[in-house]
Amino acid sequence: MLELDISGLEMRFPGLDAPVLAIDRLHLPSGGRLAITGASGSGKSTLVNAVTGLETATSGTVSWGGTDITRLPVGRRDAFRAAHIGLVMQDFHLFPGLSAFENVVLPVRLARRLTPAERERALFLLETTGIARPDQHIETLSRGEMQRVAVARALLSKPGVIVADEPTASLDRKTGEEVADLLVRLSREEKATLVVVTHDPALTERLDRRIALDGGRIVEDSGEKRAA
Ligand SMILES: Nc1ncnc2c1ncn2[C@@H]1O[C@H](COP(=O)(O)OP(=O)(O)OP(=O)(O)O)[C@@H](O)[C@H]1O
Repeated sequence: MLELDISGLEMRFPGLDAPVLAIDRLHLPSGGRLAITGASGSGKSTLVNAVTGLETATSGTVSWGGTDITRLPVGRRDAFRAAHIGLVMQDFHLFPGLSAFENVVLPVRLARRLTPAERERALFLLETTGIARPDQHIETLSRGEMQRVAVARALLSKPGVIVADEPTASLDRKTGEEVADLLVRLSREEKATLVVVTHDPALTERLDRRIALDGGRIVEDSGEKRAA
């Protein structure tokens, strides 16, 4: 589990006078579960890109467990993300032509040989996420099952943080609720801090805290509530 500390964060883009994101301070304790909400264009994806290090902050600090990722050169930031942050995206980012198991282990396989322990963990995670047939081709799975595979993949390297960007947006209500339950259950069981961008009230209400962005600033903050 890693705690998040953001301080004086600004993200600016060329040609725009105002910063797209301006966050004076945000602290999320390790194991916290945060929902980021806000209208389209309010800066949610930009915040996700900043906390995952996918984009470089213009100024300020984004610290995970004491490591300020804005200070890391791009290669080390990418390595930090691979080791510590599990990403789940709205449209899954799975690879057709591969099985569920092959999709879960693909990020590791692209870097190096899979260890026997990782193979075991991939199978365990697929079982935990309710995928009965690890060898089933990904394109034949339902959308809910695909998102479960993406959750299993995000957890393979035992990340201290799970960051999910609209993970239920392309799912029907029932399937979305199942994926929401899965994310909350697994973040607890795997002892990961959870950060989720979502418009989905069913997902927001399962998390400990909600912030709302407007014009790149935090305009609402529910504060911490005790984890259920
Ligand atoms: N690379 C960029 N260059 C210029 N402007 C950008 C860039 N990326 C984002 N923006 C602008 O920053 C603002 C915030 O965008 P962002 O994608 O973070 O919003 P969002 O809240 O995630 O929206 P949505 O819910 O529609 O995905 C928008 O006005 C967008 O046009």
